Amino acid sequence: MDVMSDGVTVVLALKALCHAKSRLGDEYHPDADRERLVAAMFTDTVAAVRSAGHHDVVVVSPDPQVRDLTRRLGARAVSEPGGGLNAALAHGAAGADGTVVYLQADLPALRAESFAEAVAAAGRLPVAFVADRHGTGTALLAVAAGVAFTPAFGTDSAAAHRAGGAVELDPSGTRWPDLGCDVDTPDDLRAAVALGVGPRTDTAMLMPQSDAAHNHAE
Ligand SMILES: Nc1nc2c(ncn2[C@@H]2O[C@H](COP(=O)(O)OP(=O)(O)OP(=O)(O)O)[C@@H](O)[C@H]2O)c(=O)[nH]1
Ligand SMILES: C=C(OP(=O)(O)O)C(=O)O
Repeated sequence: MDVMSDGVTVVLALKALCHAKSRLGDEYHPDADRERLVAAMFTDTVAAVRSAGHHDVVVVSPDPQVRDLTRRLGARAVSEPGGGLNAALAHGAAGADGTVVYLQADLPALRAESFAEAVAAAGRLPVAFVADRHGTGTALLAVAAGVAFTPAFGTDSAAAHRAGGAVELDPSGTRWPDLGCDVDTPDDLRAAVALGVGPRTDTAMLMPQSDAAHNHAE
């Protein structure tokens, strides 16, 4: 495998944009605006990961638009295997021969420094995770080379990862609040904005596509 080798493969999964982040739909509509925001949050997330160092980044998605964007961001795009989120993540990690870092794709406030520090802290452990800001979900899960551990992302994944023996990093959520701020709901988005979102998310929020199209037509 052509790994830009620091021994770490970062794996993200993103649904088809038209289905992603439906819980933002109440405040982000029409659909084009929500899709643009999801793509922007994903772009800021991958950009932070890329800025953190020479990581091998893999994105699994059924959406050709997402896979094109992934390649433009300098990451590897992999088609959807079917079977849901954890199957997609396992597919993305297949063939990795170093540490695998599973990361949420909706971390618009993520800073490269936080990501780098979390990966370094995880590097001393077989399996480690960072919970989301609610303490119930998982923002990042790192599995060291040669360790068998099946990711259990989804409802109450923090408890599942803990029960599987993963060590929780930053349990108070104070060291890397940006890393823990995944966006599912409008409240999460407000929390991310308060921390400071990346430039693409900022632009997507400031200038919804519907407004852009409207202004263009005038
Ligand atoms: N490739 C892939 N990604 C998935 C799948 N299910 C969830 N994801 C991604 O995993 C991450 C976590 O999922 P959720 O936070 O529940 O996101 P979501 O399903 O878009 O949000 P809601 O529609 O509001 O439930 C998001 O980046 C999703 O796009 C899947 O079956 N395949
Ligand atoms: C899939 C997860 O994320 P979310 O809370 O964004 O659904 C998770 O935390 O395991």
